[in-house]
Amino acid sequence: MALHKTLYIGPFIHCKTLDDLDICPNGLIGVDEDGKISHVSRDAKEGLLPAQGGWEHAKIVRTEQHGFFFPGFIDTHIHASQYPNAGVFGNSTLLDWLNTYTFPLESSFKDLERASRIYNRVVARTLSHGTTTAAYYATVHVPATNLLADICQSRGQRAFVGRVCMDRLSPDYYQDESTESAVRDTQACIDHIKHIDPEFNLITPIITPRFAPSCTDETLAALGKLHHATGLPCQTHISENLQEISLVKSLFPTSDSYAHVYDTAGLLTPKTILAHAVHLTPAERHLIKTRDAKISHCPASNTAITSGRARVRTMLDEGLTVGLGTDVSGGYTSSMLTEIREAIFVSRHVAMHEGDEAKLSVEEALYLATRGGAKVVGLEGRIGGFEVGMEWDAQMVRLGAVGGAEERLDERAGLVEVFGEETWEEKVAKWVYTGDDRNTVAVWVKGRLVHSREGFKG
Ligand SMILES: Nc1nc2[nH]cnc2c(=O)[nH]1
Ligand SMILES: [Zn+2]
Repeated sequence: MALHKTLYIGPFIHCKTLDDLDICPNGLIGVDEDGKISHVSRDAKEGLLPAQGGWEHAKIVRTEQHGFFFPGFIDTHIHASQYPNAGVFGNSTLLDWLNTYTFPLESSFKDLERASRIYNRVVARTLSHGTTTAAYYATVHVPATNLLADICQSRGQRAFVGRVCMDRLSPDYYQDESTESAVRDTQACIDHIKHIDPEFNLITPIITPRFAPSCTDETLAALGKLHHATGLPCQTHISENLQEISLVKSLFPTSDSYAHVYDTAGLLTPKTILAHAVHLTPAERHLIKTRDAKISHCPASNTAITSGRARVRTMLDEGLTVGLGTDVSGGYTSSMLTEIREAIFVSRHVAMHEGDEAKLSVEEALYLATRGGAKVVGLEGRIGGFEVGMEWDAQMVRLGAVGGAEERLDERAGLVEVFGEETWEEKVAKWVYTGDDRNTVAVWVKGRLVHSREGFKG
């Protein structure tokens, strides 16, 4: 797609490190036709680009009052196929939730027309929340999984798309027939993505054993082999729920631990994304660190289906790489902004048991949703921040006009109340705690506008 050179003028904010939120109130970012950042200035006037090299014709996009540019969110764990069940989980816990709510829904994706409606909706919705990259689980169905890849590509969302493998302890109506068929069908999805995006510029296949209980030893080993042979990333679940962990112990009696099951299969590598990690032992954390596998923290899900409180501070202190995942529909929300809030609140519950140092700050949670997520999906250096050479995966946030109680509510700006006396740090905190998709005015992936709200002047 032909893009313009574009100058994004206005405040920009991004995370430099876990606790260093860089706020530039008067910024200018130049983005080339290929969607890459070619210029970053901290003073819009002085930094104006020379009127040559094509920049004299550059398109200009300005933030609105109390607005700012922020990196797009990276959802490191989301089940696209479970989107119709977001908010529907009753009082279930993981294993009964899978049987009651999840497997019946996922099995319906043999109907491609239904898959198309749902996948189009979830990609449009996550883009509207500022999610520029998502690591998706689809279902076992090859045509529907390939369709999800097509939809991400045509709507412009950066995505990892995984066909789910599961060949035991699943309902007869919804499982792989054999190890061979699981590998063959996974390969078919890899081939499809190679066909539509040969260099995986936007869409990357991801090898997806559902979790240890639903895969035989043979299937785990075969997928481990495929992971090594192709160099493609892989994703799965780990230590989410205590009953699940007991089940893994009984199914893999010779393994030292849940993490060890994946390690034995060759599935614990720097390109592995492990979702949940709520109940890991110190020895498992050490093994995961040694292998440099990555963690997707899913706090909304862990609360909703009462799995537990993940010790994020401990994992960070021990040097594990952590990002955030909505885990729709164990998680009720497809909004990463809501997930950030949930991460902060779950950390406060951990703190009530283990001490104040467990608390995550606003800055830290934003880091996990951007830079942290980029590391989890192996795209650090390309996305998650605003530096020359990185790709313009970004959102434009608008917090609304200054207004007191006597003035009319600014409905377009949602719930964030700005009175004009706030520091930038306070405005960011207000966005995190009271904002929603109404504040996400426009979203770009690789420089392409992939979502905008009414009133956006771009
Ligand atoms: N949260 C969650 N955990 C799982 N473990 C195995 N499958 C799933 C799933 O679909 N969601
Ligand atoms: Zn999940």
